[in-house]
Formats: sequence, structure tokens, C-alpha cells
Amino acid sequence: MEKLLSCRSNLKDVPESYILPSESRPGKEAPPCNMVPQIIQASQEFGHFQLVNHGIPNKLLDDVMQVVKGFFELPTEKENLYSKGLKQSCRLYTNINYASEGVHYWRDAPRQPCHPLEEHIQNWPHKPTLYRDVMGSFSVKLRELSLQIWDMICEGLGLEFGYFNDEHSSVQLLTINHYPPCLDASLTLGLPKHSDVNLITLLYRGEMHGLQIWKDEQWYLVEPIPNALVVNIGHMLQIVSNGKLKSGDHRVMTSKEVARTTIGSFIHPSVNCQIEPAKALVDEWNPPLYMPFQYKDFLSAYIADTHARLPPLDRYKLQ
Ligand SMILES: O=C(O)CCC(=O)C(=O)O
Ligand SMILES: [Fe+2]
Repeated sequence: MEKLLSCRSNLKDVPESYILPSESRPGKEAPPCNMVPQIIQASQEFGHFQLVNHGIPNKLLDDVMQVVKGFFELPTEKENLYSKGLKQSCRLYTNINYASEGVHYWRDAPRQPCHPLEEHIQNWPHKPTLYRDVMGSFSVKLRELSLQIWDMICEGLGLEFGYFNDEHSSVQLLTINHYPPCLDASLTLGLPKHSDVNLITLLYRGEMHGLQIWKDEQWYLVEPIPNALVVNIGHMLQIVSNGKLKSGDHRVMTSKEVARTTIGSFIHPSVNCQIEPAKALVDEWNPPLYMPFQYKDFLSAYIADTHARLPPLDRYKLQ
């Protein structure tokens, strides 16, 4: 009969019969997949990628979808948050800028600042009851994930780790995009062609179709992958990377049959942050492509340029 392992107290070596063949021993597994080159390539070619196995539990993602859908079923919560004043930090608005845009877009969107959480959460909607708990945990996890992705981007670009962990990332806005069913989806858009203005966006959109990206002069549907997050490179990251990464144009289609709800976490610089190509990426062979500016100046020029249909980065280009 075999002896119990726990009774063999004075072994000097591991008995032959326990030794695994060398290829199956622990430590011989394939090294973890290095995602850095893939992230850099996707950010250069598309300005977008999808992230799976990101560590945010599926249960939290399900809860998030439930509370945001629940929010849109509560007329009073919506009315409380609805605001025409752009100064209100946590507000529900419709379209992009209803007063000034020529054509309206088929979208309602609560927008809520969320970093640091304790400074903002008391202004968030009260209902559904779990809204603050669930969205609070989600926003913290999305921010951590954004910083992790940045570390990978820093590694890929040759920037020091934590390059963005200062006023480049001091603002985080959570936007819930709600696109109700539309009588004729061929006549409308949920959002027009745009690139996000900020540095990086993480978008959770459940399993619904609707998001398209612009590449090589045509629109491509972004296939929903269960529980994946879409990552968008924004205009500011294009500038800081001195054009090595590209902000990705995208738009949102509407649907006649179903409402679609998505949640975006937008990491912005502080309004006074100086934005410019990172010094480590500029030398005599790689001159800066953009001039320095303050983020708040970019934001006001962006609105004017969008109305005038001018590409928003052109006014900062050096060549
Ligand atoms: O809802 C989506 O699929 C995209 C939303 C988006 O592009 C945005 O909020 O900037
Ligand atoms: Fe966007």
C-alpha cells in the first residue's frame, strides 16, 4: 500500500516517482502574452481596440447595465438631473449641444465627474438604490484599468512609467449614452463622426450593435464581444505621443427596434494642464508635430472648430 505523503517526514529528496517530466514542471508554462506591441499597433492603425480579460468581474458589468437601464426608467430622477446649464457638474443632457448644433442627435446622456469619487458621488443620482454603489465601484475600476493601459502605452512608446499619472489624468467623467429606439434609423445618428477629445476612453456597451469606426475611407461595424471594453485613443494622446498614436474616428447608429445604453469613462487632463508632445519622443529627427497649449484653450477652440467643420487639431500643427 502507498504511504501517505504526510507520514513520510524524513525524506531527503523528492522521490523519482513524483518528479514531473521537465516540460510539465511549474515555471515552464508559456510566458504571459505581451500585449504591449498589440496595443501600440492597434492604437496606431485604428485608434481603437477591444479589451477582454480586463479583470472587471462580469457580475459588476451586469449590475452596471441593470442600474443604468433602471435609471432611464425613472422619470423623476431624469428630471432632477436634466439641466440646460453647462456649469452643473453632474447633469443629464440631450444631444451634444442642443442650442447650437444644426442637426440633433438621437441620444440622452447623464454625465458625472467621478474622480476622486468621494468629492463627487453625493451629486450622483440616488436611484435606482444601487446606482451609487455599483457605478462608484465601476468608475474606480475603469480608472485603474486606464492607468494600467497607459503604463503599457508608456512602455511601448518609450515613456517613463506613470508619465500620465499627474494632471494629464486628474479628471474622469462617466457618461451614460442612452439611445432610445428611433422611428427611422436611416434618418438619424446617435452620435456623429468624431474622435474623443480627451486622452483615453473606456467604453462598456453590452452586446448591442451600433458603434462604427472610420478606417480607410469607410465605416466598419465594431462587433460586440461579450463583456469586452472598447478603448478609444483620444485627441490629447495623439498629441502627447507626437502623432505616434492616432485618435480614432467613430460614430453611433440608432436602431428602430431597441434602446441601446453604453457607459464611457473619459480620462481628461485638468483644464490648466499644458499639453504638448512628450519631450522623450522629440529630437532632431522627430521634431514636434504640435505646439504646446493649455487644455482649456483646446476645449473652447474645439467647440468653435466643430461648428465651423474644421479638423480640431489643425490649429496646433507645426508643419
Ligand atoms: O455609445 C457608443 O457606442 C459610443 C459613445 C461615444 O462615442 C462617446 O460617448 O464619445
Ligand atoms: Fe466617442
